[in-house]
Amino acid sequence: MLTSVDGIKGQVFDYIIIGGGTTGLVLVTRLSENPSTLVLVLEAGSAHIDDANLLIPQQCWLFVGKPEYDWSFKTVTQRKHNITPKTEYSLGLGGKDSEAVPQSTISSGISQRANKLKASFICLHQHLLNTPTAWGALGNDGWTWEKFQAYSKKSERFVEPNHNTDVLTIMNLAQLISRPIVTSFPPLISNLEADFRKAMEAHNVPNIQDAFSGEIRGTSPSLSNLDPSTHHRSYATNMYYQPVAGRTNLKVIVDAYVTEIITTKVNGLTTAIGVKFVKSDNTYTANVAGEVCLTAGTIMSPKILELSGIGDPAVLRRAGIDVKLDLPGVGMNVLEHLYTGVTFELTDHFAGEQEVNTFDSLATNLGKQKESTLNLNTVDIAFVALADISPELNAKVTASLQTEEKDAGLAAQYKIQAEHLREKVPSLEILLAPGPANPPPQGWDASKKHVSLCFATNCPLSRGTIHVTSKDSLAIDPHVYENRFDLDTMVELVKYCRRLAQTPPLKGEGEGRLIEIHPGPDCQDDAAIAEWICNNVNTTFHTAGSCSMLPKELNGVVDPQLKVWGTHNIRVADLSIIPLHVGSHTQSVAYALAEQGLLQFFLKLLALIVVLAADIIKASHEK
Ligand SMILES: Cc1cc2nc3c(=O)[nH]c(=O)nc-3n(C[C@H](O)[C@H](O)[C@H](O)COP(=O)(O)OP(=O)(O)OC[C@H]3O[C@@H](n4cnc5c(N)ncnc54)[C@H](O)[C@@H]3O)c2cc1C
Repeated sequence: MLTSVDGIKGQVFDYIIIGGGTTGLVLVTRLSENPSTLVLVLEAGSAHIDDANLLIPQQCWLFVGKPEYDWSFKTVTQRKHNITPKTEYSLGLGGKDSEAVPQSTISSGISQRANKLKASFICLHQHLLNTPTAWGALGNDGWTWEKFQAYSKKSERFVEPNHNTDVLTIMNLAQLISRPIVTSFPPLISNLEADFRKAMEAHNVPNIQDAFSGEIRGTSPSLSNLDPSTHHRSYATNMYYQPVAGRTNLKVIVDAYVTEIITTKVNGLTTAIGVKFVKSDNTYTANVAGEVCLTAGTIMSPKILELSGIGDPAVLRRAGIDVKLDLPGVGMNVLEHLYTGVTFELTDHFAGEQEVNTFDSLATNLGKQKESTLNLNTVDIAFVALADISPELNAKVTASLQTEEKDAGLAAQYKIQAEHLREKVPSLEILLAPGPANPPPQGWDASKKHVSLCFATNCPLSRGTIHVTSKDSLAIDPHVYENRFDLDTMVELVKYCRRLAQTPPLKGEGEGRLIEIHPGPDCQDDAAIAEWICNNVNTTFHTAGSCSMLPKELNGVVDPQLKVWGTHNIRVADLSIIPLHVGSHTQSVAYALAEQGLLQFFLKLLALIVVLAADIIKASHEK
């Protein structure tokens, strides 16, 4: 239940969860199932329960950048690696200073600042079987595809739509039953889905029969976390938290900004005894006897660890923070899916008998749309391998990954990435978006219709960093295109999408129905395409990796039980623990992750509380 600071006075919690977003709310819902377990959630944003701005997809764009919903993080200005050395460029959105909110603080939870943005993108995705298995191979015992798939089924429930069933393939979805998050297909689709699928087939990219088998190379309709009966978004707040909000052992304080985990040493291990947070300009402490778990997202979880003195000593000292635990992996290995797209004006507004639906009308009329228009969403998505779009580049990249890498952690990851490239494991994503990928260069003419072939690089070679630079400031540096092959891959994707647009039946009749407006016909050689990409690439908000689950000697932050190395009772259970990026979107990964993380809690809790309580008492007597 929502409570005030007074409501937790004198209490000592079994669990304190920092961040009530996607993973946080799953965790607390499950942890508080036992009425004798006292759980506290501290969430920086406001509650926004039943807020239509969050529930209605696309409407949320009205609230981007508003502090009550959005953290509005900025990256540091990115260097134009390997293009024009030493120049700097902005990341995305047409040349603003430093762009790209890399992410996930915009989330789901009771949370606030983040939520609404995610309300706009409601794609849930099938998972790629190689990824959890690769996490296991990096030294994380117990992480396998089979286990991960089982946990993912614990979170999602498919509701068959009563529309568009001629276009949509209802695959093996019956397996998704009676779980919290409702998944379905959006009520409004572009009606170009079948043409896109056939064009991909013409390029030897198959249609997928069962996208939930883990084999995702090919095109298939992706689910949305959308309830077809209400047209509302189905997410952690309304599907996990709200049904259990009345539990008296579950306390939630919103507008509570966590600044530090308070620790002491017990038997040489860093041990959390409380959490410091700020609410209405006052600072408070919540006490814990069991565990503190960070689910503050990929950007804020490393920040909170560093503010608590856990991280690379050099980073901490520079920021004026006392070192409590030397853990250099904190804030390293930051992974991101980057996207952009080739935008076309659609000259024929019909696909057969059906009108093509696009987002164009939303550009000038947002907020006055019918609910169905606000539910328009991309459906068909193709996941392909680099070898599918450029065998030559695939060979070059694979060879480069076999050369010696100084950093042992990265070397281990590159070894797996090279295997995936050789085995044609999908690392790229292509979709037909019913609208411009970026604002149209000549301004928006809403009487016209646009579609884009958007693409994303899902398994980047570059690695970013997120570190505090003082007690109040954070440097988010995704190191975009630091590895030149990430940019070369995007150049090949532009060329591939152009070929796709000329492929029947997507091309249309005669001269074709797709006139390229962005980057446009003048942008032809590789250097020009690369330049254009650098100015138009965007975050997908799928940032991960900043507290990677890896062995400590490989620069890891958490062990396979999600416990921070060198600590007694501090865990991280959000997307930041992903050590090698997933080939699909991240939201359903976050749900499965939280469900799986939970198992680790239950296994350890009893033993932990007993040991911890004894050790804390002992330590206090020794002082
Ligand atoms: C705009 C946008 C669109 C997206 N679209 C999609 C999509 O279509 N499909 C998809 O699969 N994924 C999508 N994602 C990604 C997906 O939402 C994230 O991967 C997922 O929510 C990550 O979950 P998390 O629990 O790690 O973090 P979050 O859900 O971000 O939760 C972190 C929570 O911690 C809180 N917090 C942070 N710092 C503090 C602090 N100091 N004190 C207290 N609380 C704190 C935040 O306010 C937030 O509520 C999108 C993300 C964004 C931002």
